[in-house]
Amino acid sequence: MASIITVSGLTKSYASGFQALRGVDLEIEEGEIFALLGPNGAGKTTMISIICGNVRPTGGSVTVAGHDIVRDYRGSRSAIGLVPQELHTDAFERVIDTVTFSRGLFGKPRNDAYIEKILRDLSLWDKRHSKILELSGGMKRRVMIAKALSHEPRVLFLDEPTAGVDVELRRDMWKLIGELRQTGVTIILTTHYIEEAEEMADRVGVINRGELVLVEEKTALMKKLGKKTLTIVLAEPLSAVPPELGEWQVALKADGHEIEYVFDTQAERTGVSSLLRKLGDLGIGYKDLNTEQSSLEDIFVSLVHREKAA
Ligand SMILES: Nc1ncnc2c1ncn2[C@@H]1O[C@H](COP(=O)(O)OP(=O)(O)OP(=O)(O)O)[C@@H](O)[C@H]1O
Repeated sequence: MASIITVSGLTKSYASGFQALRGVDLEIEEGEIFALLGPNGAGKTTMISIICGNVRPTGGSVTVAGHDIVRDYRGSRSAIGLVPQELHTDAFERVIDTVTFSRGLFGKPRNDAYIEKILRDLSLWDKRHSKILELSGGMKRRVMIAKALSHEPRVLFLDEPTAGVDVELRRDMWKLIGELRQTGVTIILTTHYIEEAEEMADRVGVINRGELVLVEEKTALMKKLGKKTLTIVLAEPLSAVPPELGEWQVALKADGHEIEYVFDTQAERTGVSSLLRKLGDLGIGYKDLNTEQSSLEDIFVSLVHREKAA
């Protein structure tokens, strides 16, 4: 697939001398959902702000839809819709007016049919004449997305799209973002909720202390770095782990009814078959076996930890 954003050797030092980005290279493919993860202060907002032209880079280059963000700011900016974390819009304005006005800011000719389409897509059409202050928090977020889409951008940035919203609304947003992707728009989101990246992203980038420490397809990442947990449901409960199972470091769970064994899926020998053989030798019967893949969250935590240790 073709790249829509190319980031090369991007660096940023703030006036304080703090180096927020240390040579980031990244290609974003057209049509994908890319999740940028990182602990607080990692440089996510700095990177997005540079790509959107709100912060000047110190070094390196970025192009958006073929436009250099510094030399051709207008060209690159018009390809981008940005949904900031804070909801700032005039509370007394009506939904349809604020969205129509946003389009005008980009110098795009009026297009009522298009505005109607995005308002309908975002389930805002019935609320088009409501004042922003009359809307629920979830609806306000939708208005911010409608504003960001008003000038028909090819890339949509969502900065922490579900920060501080309840679980139901978060699921709604995920569904909505999934639907937006069907329209062909490329989506880049930053998030603290790893579950969000796990649920939606095609690819994941992890940024830590100004460096992009990993970019990978989500499914490949989970396979590659993931651990699996094998749960063995015992025929009879055990009161303690038999010493003969010491080398597998298993844990007893569910009041002694289950043995849990964590293994590395990439290891040459996972230890699963030898463990099962050993159970047979010891006369420990089992009724069921199941395995569970570790979550992206486990992977992320161990990755950032490893970086810290290094
Ligand atoms: N204007 C500024 N002047 C000096 N330092 C800054 C400035 N803006 C950001 N920083 C620093 O740069 C680092 C990266 O900040 P940034 O906001 O990009 O992180 P982030 O990954 O978005 O974090 P968060 O998840 O907390 O939003 C932080 O250490 C921050 O304190």
